[in-house]
Amino acid sequence: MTTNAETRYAIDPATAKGLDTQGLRDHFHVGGLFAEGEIKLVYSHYDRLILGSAVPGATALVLDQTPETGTATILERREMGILNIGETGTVEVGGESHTVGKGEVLYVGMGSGAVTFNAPGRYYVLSAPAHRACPTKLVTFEMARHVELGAQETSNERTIHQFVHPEVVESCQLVMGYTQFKRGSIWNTMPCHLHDRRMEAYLYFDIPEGQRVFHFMGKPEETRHMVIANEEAIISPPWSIHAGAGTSAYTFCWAMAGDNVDFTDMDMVAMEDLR
Ligand SMILES: O=C[C@H](O)[C@@H](O)CC(=O)C(=O)O
Ligand SMILES: [Zn+2]
Repeated sequence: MTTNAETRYAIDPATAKGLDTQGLRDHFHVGGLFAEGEIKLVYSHYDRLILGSAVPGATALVLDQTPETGTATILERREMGILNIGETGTVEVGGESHTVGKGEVLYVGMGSGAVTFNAPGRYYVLSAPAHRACPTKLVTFEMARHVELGAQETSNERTIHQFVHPEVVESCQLVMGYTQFKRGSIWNTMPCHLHDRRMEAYLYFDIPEGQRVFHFMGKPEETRHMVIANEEAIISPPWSIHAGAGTSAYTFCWAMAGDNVDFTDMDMVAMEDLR
């Protein structure tokens, strides 16, 4: 079975700063994911991260070959992280069936073969190039690392749940998890940071009906924003800040790929340097 991905090329900050709203969205915003009965993939040239969704309906969905990777199977030289944002479902890979509950992550190692997604899960799929096979492992909420950050006074009180992280599960370059907010807090990743050696992708979900998240990107001295609806994603270039403020609380899945797997390797941006 073959699944085509939409390709997004990597562009530099000098080009990006000249883009209008639609131009920014064409490069960095990903809409139309989570279509029932379909696998939807976007192949980004930033660190060659693939992001997408699989929402099986009456029949299971199989992710096997993607022409964009030029390999016999998508995982031949790649690893994968799968976050279920829907009801508990099973994912079959490498001859084993894994029950993945809402908010749980299945890490799938390089060379695992085809991945079969079963209803009623609603799966967010991430894949990065890998250089060795790490064991496939289900990461439950309890197994993840939970980091408390922010404060009520700055409207950024939140918990960072780290699922694919060196202290939780071994991976080659994928690091991923999601962030949840305390009541009344709406700001993620502010104060903001850069990590030019790693790109990042965000999926915003659990945004209540009629609410939106304003996602901020760009070089610190040249910021832009995009308005994000529920279950839409953002490709964050390595040179860009990545932060957001919601008109309500929300959850977002962050994922990184690049030169290291050190979550804390960030260059903080001083508030007075933002423009
Ligand atoms: O490099 C790390 C990523 O930007 C996110 O993990 C940040 C985040 O989830 C947050 O501050 O809320
Ligand atoms: Zn970051």
